[in-house]
Amino acid sequence: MDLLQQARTEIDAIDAQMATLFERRMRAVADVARYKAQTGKPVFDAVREAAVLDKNTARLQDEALRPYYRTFLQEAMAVSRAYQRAMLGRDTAAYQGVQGAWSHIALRRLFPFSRTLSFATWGEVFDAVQNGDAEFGVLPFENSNAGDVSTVLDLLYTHPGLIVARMCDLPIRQDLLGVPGASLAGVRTVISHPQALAQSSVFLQQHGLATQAWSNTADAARHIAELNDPSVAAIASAETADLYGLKILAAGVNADGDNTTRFIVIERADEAPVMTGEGQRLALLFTARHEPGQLAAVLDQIGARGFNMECIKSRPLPHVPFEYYFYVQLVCPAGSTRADCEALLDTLRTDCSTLRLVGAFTLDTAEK
Ligand SMILES: O=C(O)C(=O)C[C@]1(C(=O)O)C=C[C@@H](O)C=C1
Repeated sequence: MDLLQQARTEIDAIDAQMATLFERRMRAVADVARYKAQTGKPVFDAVREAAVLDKNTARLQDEALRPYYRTFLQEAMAVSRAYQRAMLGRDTAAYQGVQGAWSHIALRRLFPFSRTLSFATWGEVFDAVQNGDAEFGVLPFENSNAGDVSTVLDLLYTHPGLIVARMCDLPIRQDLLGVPGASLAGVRTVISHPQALAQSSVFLQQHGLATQAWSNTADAARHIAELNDPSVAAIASAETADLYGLKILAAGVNADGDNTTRFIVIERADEAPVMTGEGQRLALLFTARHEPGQLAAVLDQIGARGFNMECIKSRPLPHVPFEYYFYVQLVCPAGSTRADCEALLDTLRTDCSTLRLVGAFTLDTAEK
């Protein structure tokens, strides 16, 4: 038996044991879900997860394997949460747009097992989460090229009952899609959302292609599938090609290869976000008095306590002309604990007129 065969035999034996252990773990998880159904406790427990990760990674003798095992455990707990949510009927996730749109793609990667609800506007997604029709809402928050999605930030500000549960970055790759039998050489017209057309302008000019603006990329893909004309193509995601039976005529036609959209997951705030420190981001919304140095005092405190401010956004206060609110996102320093986070918030409360902790979460990537 060569080395590959030998190693695979060993892996097969381990996988067989892990399958048994997986079933055992999930039976215990089902008991937890039943307990949570009776008590109404939330499925996600940040403090317990941090403890599980720390306790178990410390058990590994090979230190180099610890970060990998950490990810492995995180995945195991994500699966456990999805299973519990399905058992409890608390697994509906809402998004704005149509199937195959980027919000839908982000949602499927974040919640591969959930039921989905689509809405025409971002506001309706917020309302669905607020009134309990959906457990989660997945919304675009910022794009690396186009900047903030200010409307979503304002909705966050005006929905104090909701918090950011997760944040994740999704790289955006636009493909040229055609009907079966089409080829790039035969395409004359390309339809898509104006932003996708603009991002792909170099490619479109190189190939001398005419363009037509469409309401969104996924619907452009649906439309060309219906038209079934090999001379008409769409620019949209590869996922949309699968959805409408199209083929990719050219991959990655958007010039800006680093185009990434940051999505937030919102949920109802049954409890305040749970801060655990190191490894987390804190998202704060605040207003400061119109006095010299007031904003600087807030920012000074953040820096002095070792929290790295990775972004600050300022927006007009709804219904108060020429007054502003701020959104800051902080990276908790290495070694920091819940107590450090609480001490920071206590200090900031004295400098801010209003302060709301809108999220304490980890930043994921939604890459496949
Ligand atoms: O211990 C719990 O409360 C669980 O729901 C179990 C579990 C796990 O799989 O270990 C899953 C979700 C929670 O966020 C924490 C831990």
